[in-house]
Amino acid sequence: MSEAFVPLEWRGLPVLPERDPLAHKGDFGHAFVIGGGPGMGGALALACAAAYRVGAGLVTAMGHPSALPYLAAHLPEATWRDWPGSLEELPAAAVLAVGPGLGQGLAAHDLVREIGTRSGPQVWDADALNILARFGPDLLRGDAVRLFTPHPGEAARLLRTSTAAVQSDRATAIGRLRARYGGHWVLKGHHSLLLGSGGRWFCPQGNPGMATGGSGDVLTGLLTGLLAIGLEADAALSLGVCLHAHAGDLAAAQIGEASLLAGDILAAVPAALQELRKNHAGY
Ligand SMILES: NC(=O)C1=CN([C@@H]2O[C@H](COP(=O)(O)OP(=O)(O)OC[C@H]3O[C@@H](n4cnc5c(N)ncnc54)[C@H](OP(=O)(O)O)[C@@H]3O)[C@@H](O)[C@H]2O)[C@@H](O)CC1
Ligand SMILES: Nc1ncnc2c1ncn2[C@@H]1O[C@H](COP(=O)(O)OP(=O)(O)O)[C@@H](O)[C@H]1O
Repeated sequence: MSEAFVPLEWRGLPVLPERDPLAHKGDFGHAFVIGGGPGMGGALALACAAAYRVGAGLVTAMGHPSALPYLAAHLPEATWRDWPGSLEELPAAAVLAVGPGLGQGLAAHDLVREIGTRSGPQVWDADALNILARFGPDLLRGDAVRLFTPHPGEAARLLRTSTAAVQSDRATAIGRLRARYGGHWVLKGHHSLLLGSGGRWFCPQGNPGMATGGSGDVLTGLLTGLLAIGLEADAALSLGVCLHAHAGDLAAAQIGEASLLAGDILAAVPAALQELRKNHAGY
């Protein structure tokens, strides 16, 4: 790609909108996170909690029944729906995330195909990307805002190439992903690359301690929550990726990279948000 990717300035990012004193939870959106197949309820719980942590008014987890204990134990604030089931009852404009721990069974395929026809904002991650890779861009039918969050292995599947080829020229890979599937992209990893409708950026923050199970599920939830509170796609993408990386840096500074868990990144999100707000206020 000829055009350069520019560093995202943490201190220049938008802050979350101020809350009106008369606000109620309906003012902050309703996010639906679809995932949590057998053995992977934790991914769903992490993503739902992250959506709440950036201010979504209500978060509903939709997962395999075996995921329910994870939600009950870790996030009683989330409402719950079992899958399989149709998404027809959801409002057309509902903000959806699909993929964290979804698995790739038949029920997952049906859900992903249905989401491909919907028009509300969507975040695509993990197994939803693997299923998309299998079916190709024809699966994406509805005219929706879509944020895609592949790691290099998922990007390779989407492009039908190898992880090494993606990593050898990440800028070209993310350009090819958008050319093939449309939408807004983050190619995760060291210095994640972002390709939005209004720019090309890389995130200079983050650390290898974040290479730990569930870390990407936290990112998916942050992006979903930011869409739910009404941020437009580029703002949600840039703020979400930098917030995640900065929270990872705060957590690593406290407990070290080797010990870092995805839940530590999640726990550091409020401090990262407070820091961002103080920077804007000029403290
Ligand atoms: N607690 C839970 O419930 C959790 C549930 N989870 C759920 O598990 C499901 C499977 O997801 P997954 O990402 O673990 O498997 P998968 O897509 O095969 O990718 C692995 C391969 O991709 C590559 N690769 C990845 N990153 C790379 C990088 N930075 N840089 C370079 N390469 C990289 C690498 O390929 P290789 O280098 O070996 O060719 C690697 O072997 C999914 O639904 C997810 O949500 C997890 O979120 C964990 C917590
Ligand atoms: N070496 C690294 N430096 C900075 N960030 C990293 C590094 N490795 C992983 N990350 C970040 O951690 C997250 C890992 O996501 P992912 O691979 O999807 O994990 P999981 O599937 O376990 O949730 C991504 O946001 C990625 O950018």
